[in-house]
Amino acid sequence: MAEHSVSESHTSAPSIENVPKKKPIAIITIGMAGAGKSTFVSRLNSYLHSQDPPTPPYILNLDPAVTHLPYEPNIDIRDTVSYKEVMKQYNLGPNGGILTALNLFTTKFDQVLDLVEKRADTVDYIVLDTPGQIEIFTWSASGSIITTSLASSLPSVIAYIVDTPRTTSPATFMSNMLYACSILYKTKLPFIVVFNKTDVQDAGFAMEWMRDWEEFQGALNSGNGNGMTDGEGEPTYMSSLMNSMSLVLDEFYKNLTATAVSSRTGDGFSDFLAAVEASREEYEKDYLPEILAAQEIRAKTLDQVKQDSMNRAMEDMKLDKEKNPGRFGDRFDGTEAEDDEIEEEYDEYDDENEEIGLVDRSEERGPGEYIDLTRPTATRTHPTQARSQNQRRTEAGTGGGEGVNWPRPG
Ligand SMILES: Nc1nc2c(ncn2[C@@H]2O[C@H](COP(=O)(O)OP(=O)(O)OP(=O)(O)O)[C@@H](O)[C@H]2O)c(=O)[nH]1
Repeated sequence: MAEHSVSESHTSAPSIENVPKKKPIAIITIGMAGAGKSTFVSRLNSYLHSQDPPTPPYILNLDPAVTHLPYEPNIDIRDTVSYKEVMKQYNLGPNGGILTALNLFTTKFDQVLDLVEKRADTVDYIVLDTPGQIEIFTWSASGSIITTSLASSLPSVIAYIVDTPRTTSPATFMSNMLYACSILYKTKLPFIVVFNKTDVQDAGFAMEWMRDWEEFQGALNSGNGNGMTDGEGEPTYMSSLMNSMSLVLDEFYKNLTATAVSSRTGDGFSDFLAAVEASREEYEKDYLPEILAAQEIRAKTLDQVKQDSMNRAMEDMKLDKEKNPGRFGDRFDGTEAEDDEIEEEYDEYDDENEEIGLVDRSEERGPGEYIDLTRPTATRTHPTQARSQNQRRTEAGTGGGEGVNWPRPG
């Protein structure tokens, strides 16, 4: 199932059991609303299951507002945060609700990582589906917390999903690429642009525009780039701006890989996985050292902040005792032992408030299932799946009850 790293020793060939397994790679799918992220994740899931031997991924759904998922996630943000409740409580609209729900979830992302790390020995791919609110990854704190914490513990790559049929105009193409560019510079992770929906529109034009700056300029200045010339045939302000920006983007294209897929037919997924594998090397060589250095600096700052707040909390408790001695009885007397006791109490409080009831659905449901969108009418085959999460959702009318036929990662 998993690929194994090659031993450097020439004297004693290690047995297969002793060869350490490669860490799984985290694939973070990001893209505009409707680009096809969930369908892509679903197809990737089917594709990996259909490999010989199968390599079922571990899937996280981070979209709190999705009503129907064409796959069964192992961890689902909707089990933990209700974005509608968040909207009510914080008096927000749908976008603010989604963003805040994700922010709340992110505060406990270390627990999510613990669950993910538990599976690190049995899976090769961790796949994240994210909301279409792309600004989460360009300016919101939760986006960078998610990407940074994942990338600190696992090789990680961004799969930026593009709706190819909607990107044939040079202006739309460029706006999509500018988003991609800002995500790349914000996350600083290996980046794969995935031109999706190639069953509807071939991605050759986009690949060409990325490869050849003059081709793109040509398209911009032709009829394709509407509004590029004024009534007298002179280039407009828009035209000059886009020309300059396309030069900037030309630099950006050098830092990324592009692949073309159809999440509907499954075309191009082997190329996509080859690009993911190449990103693993890129991550280890270029990204990991930077992440570790940044992590060290952050850890020092964090320790300082923790120590400060601990000192403040201990001071407060002491002050409380002075003001209100009856509350603590004779327990605290200003000694070092007392400080330890207060610290322990503080930790206990912290632990109690850490619990958020995260569910690993694959544990809850034993050998679970996923939905293969290629066979929407297929029937459930696992004999123990009498009343799975998926089935309950179907009964509740919330979707997710289509053809189910693959085991989840054990
Ligand atoms: N023809 C075709 N349609 C696709 C493909 N991938 C996705 N779609 C369709 O595009 C629409 C949006 O797909 P989703 O997977 O829901 O897109 P998303 O990016 O997750 O959307 P949000 O959750 O709103 O961000 C659906 O109608 C899909 O069936 C594809 O490769 N080919």
